[in-house]
Amino acid sequence: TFYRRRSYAANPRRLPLPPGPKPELFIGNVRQMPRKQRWLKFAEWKKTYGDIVHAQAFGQHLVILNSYQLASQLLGPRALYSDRPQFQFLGELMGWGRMVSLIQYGDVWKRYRKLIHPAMNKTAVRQYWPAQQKEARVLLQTLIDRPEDFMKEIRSMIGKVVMSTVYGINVESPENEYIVMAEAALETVAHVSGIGNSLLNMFPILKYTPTWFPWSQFKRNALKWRVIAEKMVEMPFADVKRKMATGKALPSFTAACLESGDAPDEIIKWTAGTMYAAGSDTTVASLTSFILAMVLYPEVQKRAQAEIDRVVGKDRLPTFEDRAEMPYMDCVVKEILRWKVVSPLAIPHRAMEVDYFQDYWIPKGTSVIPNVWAMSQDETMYKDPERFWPERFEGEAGKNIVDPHSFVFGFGRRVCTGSHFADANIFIVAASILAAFNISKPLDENGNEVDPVVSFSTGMVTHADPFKCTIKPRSATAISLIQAEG
Ligand code: HEM
Repeated sequence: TFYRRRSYAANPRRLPLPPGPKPELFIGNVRQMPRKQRWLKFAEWKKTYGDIVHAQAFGQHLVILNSYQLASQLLGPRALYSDRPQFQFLGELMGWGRMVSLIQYGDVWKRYRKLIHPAMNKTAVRQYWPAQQKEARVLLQTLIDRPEDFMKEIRSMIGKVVMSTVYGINVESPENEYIVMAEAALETVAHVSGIGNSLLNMFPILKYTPTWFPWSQFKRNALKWRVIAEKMVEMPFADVKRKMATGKALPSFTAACLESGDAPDEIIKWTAGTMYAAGSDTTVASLTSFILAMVLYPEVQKRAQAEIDRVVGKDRLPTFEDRAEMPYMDCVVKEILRWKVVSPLAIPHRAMEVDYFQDYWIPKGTSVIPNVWAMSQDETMYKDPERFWPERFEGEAGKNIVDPHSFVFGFGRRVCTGSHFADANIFIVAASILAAFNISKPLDENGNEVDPVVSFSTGMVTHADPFKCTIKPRSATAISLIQAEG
């Protein structure tokens, strides 16, 4: 009777769970979920079980949403799915649970979002345009000198943009201590294993394993990495405070929050810290995919350059004001976001209460995972989805095609707060590079073009693995324009 009552309380309407692969005792479906590029397996399950799939990992219910329509219906406007699952390893032990993106739904999260909204909404992000444009042009100079380092230079440029807008810190070199610390912190996240996290979620008591215990390497690592995360958040914040005290602080998100006095330091510090963590790697990944797309699809590159030449001419570089006249570049930006989504499984949401959806039971506490990758490759939405083809968004017909902005940045109340900032960065960098350079396949030792190797990393954010290409100034005029900027 006890169990029947308990299960009745958990599932009063007695409806079934969504369909899914058969779980094994204790571990659930863990062995069926590959460690790498799990989104591919989830998309495969779509073929067998449909758009909504149930799985389990160590007793934790997972619901995978493989279609855009379902994800926007379920995770859309209601607050019910605005929580995050607990990340015992990354969140609790490594301390990342204080980030905006991972913190549980509640008052602290609301205060974070309240700080971010006025600074990052569609109109507010225009204040960052000058910084974004400036750094895009500095990038062009480095591409003249070191085209083969394009990946490193793009990373360094995004680091500078985020540091200057969030903290008012002018970064002179990639060896800058704040950048080094932030990159080191991001690197630690790549070591976090999803399975280890699920195991710790099932046995949170393991968190209290003493560090001298033979099998406690995981805890020693977590605590070491926690120090790096705290430094990433603390150091630039302390820099702003120091400069404000002497009247030397440059305008920035952090300085504005501190001046307004609307929130305690701890809230401001973690909000600002999240911006680097959430905003740099993602934008870098998008821009690297853009370069790859230009190598593989020269016809797109030519059309985009023709549009830029028509609107901008040859005696200046593109600006944000030109964007309204560049419908094709707008389609290119959409296709960059869709073609190789950088956050293929977004960040899971958590059901705060029991729910019923399409006559399926979604137990309280379920982790709901939007398979953004499957949405981006959905043939019912995008014909020939593997092809980089901005034309799909063009003209009247293009208006009926789902704009990738509506899913690559996630859903509902937890939707990405940096989408307008990211979109602006992608536009200005892509347009500036295309205005000044031709991008093509790399050459072998005999001077023949070869196909670049195309493969992508795994993880919360996925990147193109290092590849080679040729990046050459389009003309002597382009070179002088870039140098004149310097
Ligand atoms: C191409 C670039 C980017 C992509 C694809 C991206 C994608 C995402 C996704 C999928 C989520 C999870 C949404 C959900 O839970 O439904 C997210 C959350 C978030 N993003 Fe982004 N993002 C990008 C750039 C940025 C930038 C530039 C910033 C800030 C400067 C930023 C700040 C955040 C924050 C703070 C969250 C957490 C929101 C919350 O949990 O309440 N992101 N992003």
